[in-house]
Amino acid sequence: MPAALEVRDLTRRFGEKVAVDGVSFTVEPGTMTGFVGANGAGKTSTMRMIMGVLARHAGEVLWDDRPITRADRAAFGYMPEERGLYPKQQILDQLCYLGQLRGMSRGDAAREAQRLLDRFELADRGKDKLEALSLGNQQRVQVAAALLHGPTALILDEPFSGLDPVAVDSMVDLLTDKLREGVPVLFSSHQLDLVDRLCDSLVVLSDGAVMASGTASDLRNRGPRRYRITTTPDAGWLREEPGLTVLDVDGATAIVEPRSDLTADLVTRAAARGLMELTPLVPTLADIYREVTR
Ligand SMILES: Nc1ncnc2c1ncn2[C@@H]1O[C@H](COP(=O)(O)OP(=O)(O)OP(=O)(O)O)[C@@H](O)[C@H]1O
Repeated sequence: MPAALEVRDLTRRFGEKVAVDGVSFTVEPGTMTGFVGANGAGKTSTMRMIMGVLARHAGEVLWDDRPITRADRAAFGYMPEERGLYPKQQILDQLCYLGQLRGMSRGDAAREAQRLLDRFELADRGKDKLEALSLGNQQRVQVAAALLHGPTALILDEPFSGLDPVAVDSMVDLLTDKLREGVPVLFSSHQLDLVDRLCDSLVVLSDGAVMASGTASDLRNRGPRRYRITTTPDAGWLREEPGLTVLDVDGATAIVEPRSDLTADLVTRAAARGLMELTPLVPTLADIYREVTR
């Protein structure tokens, strides 16, 4: 049965520095949750605590509504920041070994490893040493290692960094299969455009604390309400209007953010000035990220 992964009040200090400061969020079954934040925000430390490779100083990790166990974690797929595979060993050998470590028979591990290599268009590279591959292809093999044993949850630390767009798409296809099975996926990334395209949910971390979290649609609804207004010949008059902030004017078109709702008065005045367009702008997750970490 699909389960949710939850962290509650997770806290970790390094000396005086509170790297993770009471972090709480849930990764629901079958959802792709993006984990974003500036360098040093605490993403890797949080993921390490989820996986039990870094001790926590407070808080808890729950799987399926109960404290997570070693066996639960062993069934997860984890792609650590430092990556797990050996550069000087053959790819298929390593994948088979890892599969067996996680309880697969050698035959099953070999078959699944080959299937994953096929899907990443690395079918004939299994006998190569990992280091013989380009960095992007090494990354694909690292992801294959996390997927091999049919994981119950995926914790992926920057899985898309360094990948070309085709590699991103093939990885997304594989992850989508897992999502359909109900597997919760948490991945960190600095690529906000990708996060925007892929995520059902988002957790924004800044200085160890959660600044915003929720489903992509909730966050978009909570984001600033902005409109694009076009009035000919010039939209500059909007700068004099009370109750709104003009974010940008480019000739006839302005982007505005009303302090509360857009008033009927304003629309009437715009109509009198040759209103051509009035479009609500849906914030991207990247806009929301910038807003909450400002
Ligand atoms: N082993 C450690 N010893 C001391 N400080 C650490 C250690 N690991 C992390 N930190 C500190 O904890 C903070 C959070 O680091 P972390 O790697 O979790 O952030 P991050 O969000 O993953 O960053 P990045 O995007 O750069 O990978 C940083 O200030 C970092 O320097």
